[in-house]
Amino acid sequence: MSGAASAIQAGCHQEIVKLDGVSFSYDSQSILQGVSFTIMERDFVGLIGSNGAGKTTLLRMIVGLARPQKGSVTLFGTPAGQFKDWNLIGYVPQRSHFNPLFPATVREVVLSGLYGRKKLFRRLSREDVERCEDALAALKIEDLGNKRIGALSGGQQQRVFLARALINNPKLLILDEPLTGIDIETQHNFFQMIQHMHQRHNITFLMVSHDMDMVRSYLGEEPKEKVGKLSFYVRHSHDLEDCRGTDLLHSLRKEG
Ligand SMILES: Nc1ncnc2c1ncn2[C@@H]1O[C@H](COP(=O)(O)OP(=O)(O)OP(=O)(O)O)[C@@H](O)[C@H]1O
Repeated sequence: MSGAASAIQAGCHQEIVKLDGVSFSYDSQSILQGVSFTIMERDFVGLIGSNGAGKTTLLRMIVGLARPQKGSVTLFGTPAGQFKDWNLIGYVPQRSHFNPLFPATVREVVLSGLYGRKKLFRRLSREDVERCEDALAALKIEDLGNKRIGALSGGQQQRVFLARALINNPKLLILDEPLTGIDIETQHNFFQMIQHMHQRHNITFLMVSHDMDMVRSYLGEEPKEKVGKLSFYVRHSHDLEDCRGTDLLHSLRKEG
């Protein structure tokens, strides 16, 4: 392998998330015990486990909404407690946690993803508005921008939440049961779209799903690791030519 190629390859295989001996309890109820797992750049990780196994809790620890009582979480090489580049991580929580009466338009929901927690109440720049329009176009929902989010179908809402998660051009996308409650055809299209992002746009994925057929069809029959009640299925995208940095929204839009 040439020096340049090996340098690119090394750059493609950074540790994105490292869980080391992570334990978590709610009051006296122990949810996770000693979970260790590493997500490498360009992995697609499917996280499977029965109801109540602690999948959402694990995701919440990775996005900084909960802290482990034991063990450590490292994000892009930085301990989670000191991590500040939250725009590198896009998170789509379970749709069942969304209040359908939430009084916001699609455009407002997508814009609320900008730079996460820091700049929520600042004035929007022209670039912010362009990024929002790019995100809407990439997810093919530009005609829904002024609609109220609660008035959309489940599949359309899921696209809105994905657009919100993509607006900062993240390197890691975390999806909590994105396929639940939407019809089979829309599920299939949504899964195709995220596979495309994984293979063509170098995005690293962590996705919780109960749909074993879809998980196995893309990630293989056997989990790479089992930790307690959690199973981690993994597929890595290898193509070297995919390693160049891309602005996901622009390239998705260009491809149509
Ligand atoms: N805020 C909370 N306070 C107390 N217990 C909680 C809280 N959130 C979750 N739990 C409990 O923690 C356990 C793990 O919940 P979690 O949502 O992480 O599981 P899960 O694997 O994502 O489940 P599901 O597949 O049903 O979404 C469950 O028993 C749940 O009742």
